[in-house]
Amino acid sequence: MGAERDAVCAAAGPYEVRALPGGQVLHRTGAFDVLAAGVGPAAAAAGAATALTAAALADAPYGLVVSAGIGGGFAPGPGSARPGGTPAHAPLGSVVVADAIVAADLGAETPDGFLPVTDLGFGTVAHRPDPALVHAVTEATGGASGTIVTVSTVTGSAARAAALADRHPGVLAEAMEGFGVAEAAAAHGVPVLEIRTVSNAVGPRDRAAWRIGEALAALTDAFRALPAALPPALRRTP
Ligand SMILES: O=C(O)c1cccc(C(=O)CC[C@H]2O[C@@H](n3cnc4c(=O)[nH]cnc43)[C@H](O)[C@@H]2O)c1
Repeated sequence: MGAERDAVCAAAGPYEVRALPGGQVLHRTGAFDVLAAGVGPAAAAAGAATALTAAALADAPYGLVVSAGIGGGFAPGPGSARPGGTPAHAPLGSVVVADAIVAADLGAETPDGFLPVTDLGFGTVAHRPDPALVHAVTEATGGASGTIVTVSTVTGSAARAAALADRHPGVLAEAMEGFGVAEAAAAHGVPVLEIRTVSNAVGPRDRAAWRIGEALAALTDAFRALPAALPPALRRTP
């Protein structure tokens, strides 16, 4: 988490540190603010909601929330075809911009398989960022756009990776915070994006193959490119 915060801050110029209730720290930067909110959807939602509320109460509401960090990339395989037929693939070091931010394990296990809470008649399992914003940021960062699933348990088997790819056609990446951040942003009526740079392949654990340094460097590059991709109303002049 600290490494991801530093990778994003490296693109933002000088910043000062502000403590928020709950021990979170908000780095107020030139181009954007950076919040290191913790691991998992609950910590991410709590941190993002706190920062959004603090800003709104200070009459300085945010115009955009971006959930970002490293993540797992899906490899092409059976069931991973994107709508339109292109195989879904997010190689190590690549950038993924979410066109859908999906809670992949929010639901119920039944004898017939997993059911999302929406099939049970309540809740939300997906947020869809503004397509024009997704397109602009994908182009500017040289990334790919697709579904990013949010999980509470990192996928560690080929079977689970295949099940996720089957259930979410067009999935490109997996991480643990996006849906929590998107829920907080939605509660505040603020647009949301999720940007992940790929540090590992989703599937069986293979620590020797992780490329965390490469993914962190790609995260810095993505945030250097981000401000110019935003419409003027969403850009902050330092
Ligand atoms: O111990 C493992 O096998 C393992 C494999 C991948 C990631 C982890 C983490 O604990 C990372 C948590 C952190 O990083 C993001 N992240 C990075 N890769 C993935 C992934 O493949 N699946 C889900 N999350 C990932 C995540 O957003 C967390 O912030 C451990």
